Amino acid sequence: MARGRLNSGAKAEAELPKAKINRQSIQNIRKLLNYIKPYRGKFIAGLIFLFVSSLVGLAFPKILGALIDAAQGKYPNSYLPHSLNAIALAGFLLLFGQAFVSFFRVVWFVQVAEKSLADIRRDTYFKLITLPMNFFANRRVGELNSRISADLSQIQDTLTTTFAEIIRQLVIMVGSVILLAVVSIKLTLALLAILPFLVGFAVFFGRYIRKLSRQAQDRLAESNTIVEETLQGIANVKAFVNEAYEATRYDKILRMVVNIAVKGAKFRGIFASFIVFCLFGTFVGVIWYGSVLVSHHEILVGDLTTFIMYSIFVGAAMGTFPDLYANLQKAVGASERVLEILAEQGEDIHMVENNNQVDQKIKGNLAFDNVVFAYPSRSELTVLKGISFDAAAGQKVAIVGPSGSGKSTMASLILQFYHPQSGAILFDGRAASAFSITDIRNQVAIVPQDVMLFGGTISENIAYGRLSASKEDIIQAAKRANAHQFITSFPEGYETIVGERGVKLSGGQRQRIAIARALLKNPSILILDEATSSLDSESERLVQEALEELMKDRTSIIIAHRLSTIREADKIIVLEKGEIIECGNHLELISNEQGLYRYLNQLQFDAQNG
Ligand SMILES: Nc1ncnc2c1ncn2[C@@H]1O[C@H](COP(=O)(O)OP(=O)(O)OP(=O)(O)O)[C@@H](O)[C@H]1O
Repeated sequence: MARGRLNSGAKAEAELPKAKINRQSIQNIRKLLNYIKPYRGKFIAGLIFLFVSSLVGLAFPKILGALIDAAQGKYPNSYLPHSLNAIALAGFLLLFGQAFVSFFRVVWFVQVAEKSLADIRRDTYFKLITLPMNFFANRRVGELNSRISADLSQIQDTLTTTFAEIIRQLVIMVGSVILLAVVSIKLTLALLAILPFLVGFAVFFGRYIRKLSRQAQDRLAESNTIVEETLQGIANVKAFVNEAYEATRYDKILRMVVNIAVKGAKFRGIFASFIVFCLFGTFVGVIWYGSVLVSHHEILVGDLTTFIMYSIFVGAAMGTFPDLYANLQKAVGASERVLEILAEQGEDIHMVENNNQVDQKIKGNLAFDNVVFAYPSRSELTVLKGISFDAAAGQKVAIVGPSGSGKSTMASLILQFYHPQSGAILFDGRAASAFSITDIRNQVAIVPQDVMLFGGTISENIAYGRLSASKEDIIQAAKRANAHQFITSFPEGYETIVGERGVKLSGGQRQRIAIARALLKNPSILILDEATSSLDSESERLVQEALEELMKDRTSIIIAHRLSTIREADKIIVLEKGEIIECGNHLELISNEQGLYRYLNQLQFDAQNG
């Protein structure tokens, strides 16, 4: 178990919250334990070996005691051989046995835990990525990430270490107390009267110190956030000449870290003194009392040695229980959070890799029929207030409107990320609910504003549109998307790594990759979320050309920011505050002198012409 260190400088590990252990939580744990079922043979064998190795461990103090007695020519134990060397040999044999058993128990436990944890991780991840968008709206990526990493690691830790340790310490403690009593009832009672108090106090004190150390770590993590933020936004820091401000902010938090760490150090000092004096003092007392008994010939020296060792075992076992229990509580909390995800209702998605087969074909007719929608996370704000329009197969329909009017929301609804509270979205005249989500998404493609590329090659990124695409298909799509030329200008061509750790592509290049991706997908309905940031005119031309190619022969819904690009659209929908306030083609709309479209057009025209 890694103990938190004060001001360690290491990345602060978030302390997982503990949960109460009650009937409900035990049931929860049992649900997770189902994941062990496939490996139960090894698990049970591991448990038996663990039990055996703990029991064997209990024999050593006895053997040591017997050795010391044998050195003085005394053989009080009839079950042990009456020769010093033979006793030593028995000790070695036991050791060998224990080493053998320990090896298998460790290997088996780790195998079971790793395999079942991988199963849980896999299921949790599958579940996560099939959950509806709304689930993600309410949670931060970091939090979800930590469920897969920290929470599951805690469960893993518990399965591999804590669980085994609890059993081992229990066996050792109960066994030691029994064997102590056999050696000397008096000494045992004396020990049991003092030890629990001392151990309890030490644990309580230890916890307080750990709380301080956690505070220090939290502050340290905060200070790291400052470093991270400022380095990421270094251009902003410099542009606003805020170096001094940031330095002061960092310094302030560092001082706090030091203060807490220093306070913690004092308590650590007291703790160390306490351990030295009281806990070790108890053992000195026990040895003293034991020696008195030896001098009165009440017990043998070997018995005293055995006794001392067992008392150390008992003390150590007592000391580990609170930690083990806390770990168990954390694991319970972690399993609750993981089970929460596993219990969520996922979208009905066909999870078949490489299979984008469409059962129900959509020709491309799209209609919104009086669609009313509010995001579930903000139900008081109606974002779309009765939207109705239709787009015939092959038409270009543009949606324009001020920021926040609901354009992207309409795109999300077409993709079935969310569902309207009332009204319906129709594909080829049939309600979206008549189609499977997979069928709809397989036939709708989106070229988003900000194209996200995955870490991998350009080729793989294009193939994301259709995983089964051949090399030729990919190149063909890239050519049609005006991307082939820039791709082949890289030394590694289509095998160039992009994404976070790869080559950085320009905005226009990324868009053309996204267009190639969409071309490969060959959807009936295309959603274009036009980038707000403008490209330079050459790049703009290449992207525009590629888009024209992409829009050919399919229904296109264009969320337009630059009105110049949608003059040719069959229909332009002007959205304001979630309502359609104008609808028509460019000429019709521009002729409405009081209209928002004409006004927005004028604004952009003025902006362009300075
Ligand atoms: N996931 C979400 N959860 C809650 N509210 C949201 C969510 N996404 C958008 N909204 C809200 O819905 C309204 C419409 O947003 P939407 O993104 O559709 O507007 P937009 O017209 O696309 O704007 P822009 O042109 O700036 O992209 C806004 O008030 C926004 O705050």
